[in-house]
Amino acid sequence: MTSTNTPVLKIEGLTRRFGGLVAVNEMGLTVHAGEIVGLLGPNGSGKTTAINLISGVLRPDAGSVMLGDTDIAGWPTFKIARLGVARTFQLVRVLDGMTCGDNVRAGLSFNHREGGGSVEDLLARVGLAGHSDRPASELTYIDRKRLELARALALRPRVLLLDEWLAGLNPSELLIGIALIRSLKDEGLSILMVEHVMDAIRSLCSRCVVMSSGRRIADGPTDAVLNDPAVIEAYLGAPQHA
Ligand SMILES: Nc1ncnc2c1ncn2[C@@H]1O[C@H](COP(=O)(O)OP(=O)(O)OP(=O)(O)O)[C@@H](O)[C@H]1O
Repeated sequence: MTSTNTPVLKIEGLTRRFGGLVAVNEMGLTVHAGEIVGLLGPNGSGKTTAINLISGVLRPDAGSVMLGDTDIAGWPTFKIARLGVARTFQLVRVLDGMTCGDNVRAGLSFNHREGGGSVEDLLARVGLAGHSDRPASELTYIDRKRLELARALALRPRVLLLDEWLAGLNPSELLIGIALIRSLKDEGLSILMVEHVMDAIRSLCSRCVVMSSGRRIADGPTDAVLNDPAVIEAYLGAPQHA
């Protein structure tokens, strides 16, 4: 499916301070229906804080977060999830004491929208078909990531927020992970992904937004953004992930 010009998510003037530090500073970005937007920037530039503000984990000090026609800025997490904003976490979060199926059921319990799909369908969609009764604690790292993704998909998201979902995967797993994310886009999902893996960004993201010190310093087609001197300088001037 191709992207349209309909904004699914539109952020304007988003600001969050921690004491004297402005972690997110009048940030703006738009995700259109059916596109993958990359949210890039050096370590500490405010990407995860931005995701936390969109998903309700943190309350903004200022700004709007429009999901369709609704400003969800400052809403509690569960309400935002019910409206169809799903996310994964930088440090993968699954419920280890439960089976894979129950992890997905936990996601489905938040789905107040029509047609989230069955537990088996959701597990199959991420490559975990037949694992419903398996304890989550037995899963490998990539399978834990898949399970977290299945739980997010159970919300039948209008927008999916991925916070470094590909981090920590080995080269062959990375190819699988990229193909999985591409399959979600092909289903028409709208995705905002924080990512440092450049191959993934190049192959998945039609557009990228770059943050530096809380501010947006670039926003445009991926190739143009990655060749922008201000972006190159922001990356070279700061320590990077391995
Ligand atoms: N709860 C908090 N309290 C105080 N400062 C915070 C808090 N969360 C984030 N920060 C600070 O806000 C800034 C932005 O952090 P954030 O985690 O959003 O960056 P990031 O771009 O996601 O970095 P990384 O790529 O390393 O994950 C950093 O200086 C960080 O130390």
